[in-house]
Amino acid sequence: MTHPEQDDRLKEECGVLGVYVPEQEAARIAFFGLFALQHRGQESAGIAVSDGFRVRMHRDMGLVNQVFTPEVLRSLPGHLAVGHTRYSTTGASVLRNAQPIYCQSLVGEIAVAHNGNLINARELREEMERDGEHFETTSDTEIMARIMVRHMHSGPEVAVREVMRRVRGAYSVTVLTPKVLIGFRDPSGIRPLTAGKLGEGYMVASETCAFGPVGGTPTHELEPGEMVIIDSQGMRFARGHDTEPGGMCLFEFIYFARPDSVMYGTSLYTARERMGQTLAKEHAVEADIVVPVPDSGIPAALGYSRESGIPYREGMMKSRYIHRTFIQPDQRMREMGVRMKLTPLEDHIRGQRVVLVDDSIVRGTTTKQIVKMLFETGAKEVHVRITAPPIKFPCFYGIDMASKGELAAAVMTIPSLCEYLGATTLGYLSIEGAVEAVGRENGRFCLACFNGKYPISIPPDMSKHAFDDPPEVGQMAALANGQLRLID
Ligand SMILES: O=P(O)(O)OC[C@H]1O[C@H](OP(=O)(O)OP(=O)(O)O)[C@H](O)[C@@H]1O
Ligand SMILES: NC(=O)CC[C@H](N)C(=O)O
Ligand code: SF4
Ligand SMILES: [Mg+2]
Repeated sequence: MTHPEQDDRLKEECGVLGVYVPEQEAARIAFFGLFALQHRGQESAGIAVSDGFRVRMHRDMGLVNQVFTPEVLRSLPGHLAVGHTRYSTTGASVLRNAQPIYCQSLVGEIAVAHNGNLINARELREEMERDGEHFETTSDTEIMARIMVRHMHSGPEVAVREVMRRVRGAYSVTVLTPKVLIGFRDPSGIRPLTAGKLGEGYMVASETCAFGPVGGTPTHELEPGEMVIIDSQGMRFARGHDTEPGGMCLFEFIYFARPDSVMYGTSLYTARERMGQTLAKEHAVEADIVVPVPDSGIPAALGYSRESGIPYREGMMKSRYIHRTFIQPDQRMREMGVRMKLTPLEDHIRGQRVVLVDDSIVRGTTTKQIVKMLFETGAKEVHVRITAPPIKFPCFYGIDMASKGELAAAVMTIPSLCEYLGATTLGYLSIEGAVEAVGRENGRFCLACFNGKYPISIPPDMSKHAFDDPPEVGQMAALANGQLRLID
């Protein structure tokens, strides 16, 4: 089996949602909402529901449409639901760690869906185990679930405040109790979360793109440290914790989130077009066509073309049906992987000086193969232009880069990386250019993987498999004293 650690691609994070729809079947609505969040995690999916009295749940490994059938949805009655799509960052990718995480105690039951990653999971869990708490998973999310369930008898506000007081890290969370739906965002506001209306009811989701398909309307992007409580009284917002340094993950704007989502009041499609425009200003070049790496490079390539006046042309077709999970990790298959996914359009490429626009270079494997493919197809020149500034540091806040010991831009200078890619020239958008394109003048962003300034400090022994025994790991990277080092 392919262990996710061995796959070198930049990984998504997780998608969370919650719906509260009096008189309606919440599971069915959550199911369609989760389709819109599938890009945020493809390892497992789950929905927990309540009919006002009892919490029921179904989750399994796989994509949303593999996990849920009409029969399964019928077995989940109730008007409240939370849902999750997972890409693991703490705890192996196995069924018991799939989300929502369910916890029961003498005072009640809850189901928790989490996007993000906790920094102090190890110390908290050790402390809680010393206090007699028993954990059933190896995921960091269960820590939040257990803190919450212990305090729910004092009301949801108190329970959320207690979580925010104790955990450190990135978390956008939706929680279901038999009668209440809760959403909250960490005090740094690293991961997105938006609340809104859904008919006579309400909805909370990682991204605004989940609202449209189920007829919802996003109305409020949660502030860092803010919570939303939804019950029979309606929807109310409350502060859970003072705002702390940090801000929204810049990578959400560049790549992770769907382009039809809105964050910080900005359409991500428009932000990505603007990134392409700025990239054209920062790294102009004489060329014949601007070609996107589909699909993620398309808006930026359009922006680059508009700004430079160089015509936009599709240069390769992407197979819609080859899912990345099927791509094997050994080098030969990885190289095949790009060919299996992308086929060049020879008529468009042959004899052309190409500006190739993509969102990011992680290890560089993908870009290297695309450049090679374009030259083999007859391109005269290939000028690579990338909208993510060079990624030099791993992410510990919910994006799986921590396992990469080979961030191309961390181990090579730009000229040597250009040579490694086999490109004619290579240009990256600057951090300032990317932030400016989002258009939030005094914007709060996490920029740690670009500049190494971690808004929430990272302990040296951070490990995805802190609680997996035996650890199901290969080589992992950690940041210790500002230095990237490998741990087994
Ligand atoms: O580690 P590297 O080899 O440098 O990979 C970087 C590429 O990986 C991602 O695309 P991916 O093919 O994973 O999926 P996408 O279709 O969502 O863009 C990203 O958009 C870059 O194109
Ligand atoms: N990518 C994420 O947001 C992961 C959430 C959580 N840390 C988990 O591993 O399940
Ligand atoms: S380190 Fe990078 S990927 Fe991780 S949250 Fe910060 S900006 Fe996003
Ligand atoms: Mg891509």
